[in-house]
Amino acid sequence: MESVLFVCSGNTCRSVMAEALLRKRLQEGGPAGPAADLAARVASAGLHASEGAPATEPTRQVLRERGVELADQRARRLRPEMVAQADWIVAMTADLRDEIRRRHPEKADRIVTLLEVAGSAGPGGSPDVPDPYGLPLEHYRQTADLLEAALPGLISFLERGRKERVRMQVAVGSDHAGYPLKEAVVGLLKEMGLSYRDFGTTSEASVDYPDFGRAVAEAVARGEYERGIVICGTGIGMSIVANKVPGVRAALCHEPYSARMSRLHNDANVLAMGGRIVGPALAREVARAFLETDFEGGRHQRRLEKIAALEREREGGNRP
Ligand SMILES: O=P(O)(O)OC[C@H]1O[C@@H](O)[C@H](O)[C@@H]1O
Repeated sequence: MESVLFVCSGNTCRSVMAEALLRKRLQEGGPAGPAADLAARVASAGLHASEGAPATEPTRQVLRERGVELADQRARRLRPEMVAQADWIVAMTADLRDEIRRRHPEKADRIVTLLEVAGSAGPGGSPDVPDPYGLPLEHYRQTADLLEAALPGLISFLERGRKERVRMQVAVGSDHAGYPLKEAVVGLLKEMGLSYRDFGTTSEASVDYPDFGRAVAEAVARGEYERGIVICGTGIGMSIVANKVPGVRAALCHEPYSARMSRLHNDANVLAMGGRIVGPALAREVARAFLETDFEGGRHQRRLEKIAALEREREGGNRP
């Protein structure tokens, strides 16, 4: 069962309430079954938390009113290993979600807001759970009400299962040399019933592959698409471009075994192919292997973390 990490700003109000209320609800669901399993996998943190700060008194009081006595709850600042370990990072606001995605582009598709996955909305239709910090107790109660109302939607989102829930969104792009093969790949996506966006090009008139490879890679890195497929003459130029974008792990593959391994071991999120290397039948096999294989995790996760750390160091301007 998938784990969830609630994130707010200080980890003294909203995410603490969300964690406690979700645990309570799951425990009430009974000791056996998936709900009980999930109860052990609910945590919280704050993007700007002051490490070790206790939950605010109104938070404790509002939880007490709902039958939850907080033990020695202490704020934790969101750390990369927490993000790596959680299946879902559930932010309280869209701004928080976007900032966490910016810091962890490798996990962008797993960073969401509570209200978007729960299918509910805040006051006035807002996508955010408002911050009650420093406000009268009544605001804390309203926040807790909003959280409690959103929890059933979150639980069913978590229980629905990844394959069922996500109709994979695929971004595709090519230059002129990859255009005919892109058309074959788009045909496969349609057959597979996957939603996609074609970033172009739209003909065999000569264009520059970096323009199209970059557009696809950046869209994947922003989390707008779960996977990307980029095609030029050899696939080499496209793979070079895509791998320049932090958060993208592009794999140049011309047979299904590599495509499968790129998912199992490398969690590749972009596939590059050469339209002058492979024909449509083989390209479809390669693309299918890439799209149908899940990341294995385990020891490979540790290696991806090292790649992400390298990207962060370079973003910070450090040179070897
Ligand atoms: O069609 P021309 O411009 O000759 O060659 C472009 C291709 O050559 C390589 O750089 C890329 O693979 C690109 O698709």
